[in-house]
Amino acid sequence: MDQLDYHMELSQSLKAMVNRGDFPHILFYGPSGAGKKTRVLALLRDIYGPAVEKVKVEHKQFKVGSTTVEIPILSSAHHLELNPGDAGNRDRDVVQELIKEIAASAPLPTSSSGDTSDWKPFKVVVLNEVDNLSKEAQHALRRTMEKYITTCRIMMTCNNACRVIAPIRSRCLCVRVAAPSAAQIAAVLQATARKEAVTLPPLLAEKLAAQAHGNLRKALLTLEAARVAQYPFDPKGEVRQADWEAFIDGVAADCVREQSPRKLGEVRNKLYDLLAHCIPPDMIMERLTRALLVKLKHDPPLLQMEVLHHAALYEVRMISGSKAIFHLEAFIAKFMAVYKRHLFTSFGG
Ligand SMILES: Nc1ncnc2c1ncn2[C@@H]1O[C@H](COP(=O)(O)OP(=O)(O)OP(=O)(O)O)[C@@H](O)[C@H]1O
Repeated sequence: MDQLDYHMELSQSLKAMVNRGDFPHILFYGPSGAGKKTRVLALLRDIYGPAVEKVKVEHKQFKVGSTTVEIPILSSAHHLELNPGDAGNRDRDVVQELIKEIAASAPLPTSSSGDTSDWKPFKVVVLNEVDNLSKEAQHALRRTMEKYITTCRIMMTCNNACRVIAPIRSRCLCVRVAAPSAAQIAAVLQATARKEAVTLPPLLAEKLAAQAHGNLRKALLTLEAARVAQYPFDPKGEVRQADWEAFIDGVAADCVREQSPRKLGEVRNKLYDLLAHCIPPDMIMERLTRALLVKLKHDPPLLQMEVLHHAALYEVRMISGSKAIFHLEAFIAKFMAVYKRHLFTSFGG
């Protein structure tokens, strides 16, 4: 925990808590790439020592009724990490079975010599992206959490705490990991570059940090890609956009250029393309909205507000629905209708 570069106060409070010997279930929430999982791992290292780093990945099978669900699990002698959302609509059964299983087996002494002075009477289950769990799975998790509190602690991570049911939130210590500021990201980039013996011009570090919008992972990956594309870096170097971002900007340009059923069909194929390349729908929606607003920057603010309103509406529907493509396409259709109406009223038929 001491080596984490930012949010030092948060690190110190978490460290003080685990040093007292026991801690409650914890829910880490905050935007993508803010450092939630890194904090969970650092915390585990502080609790159990280096043994938590000896991990193995296994594909565990769960028998649910007549079907078998298989999900990847990362485990050490003291903890277990998984993304229960991987189980799809069987997430409820997987959550219950798994925690029951881990709670039933006795925790190991933390030192390899068998010394039990720092022995912890519980194991830790790390559940990632709990906000993607169905409501039934979340209720099952809540019941299981209460039942096995003596033998297991649960650390959860999620992007959006509002999508986690209140009974879970009230049974956990909720820890907000805020997105690092641009200056903090630039400092981490410089520290990483030093460790990799790469000279990073300060201006480029600032540009990468500003473009990452608080996502440290994005900033680190863009730096890595820039290092491969061109090194030594140009001190005033432009930061190359990721391909998927440039692609979405193209989609936004299409929507502003022509509003017709034919264009909508073309855009739909492009959206399918993005989803097929594993770009998460919420990232598509966010980038698309940003790109559309850039295109509308010289248009009346009321039009921009209307577009933003519809983006928020279709995003909520996308989160609560199951087929993202329907809602992305509906947003595009709505945008085309709103923009076409604006063109008619401004310039006539
Ligand atoms: N304090 C830190 N100092 C340096 N690098 C860090 C720090 N915290 C996180 N990172 C790096 O930032 C990246 C993102 O961190 P992490 O995976 O923990 O984010 P996250 O919030 O769990 O993201 P997501 O919600 O998308 O899974 C990782 O590459 C990690 O190594």
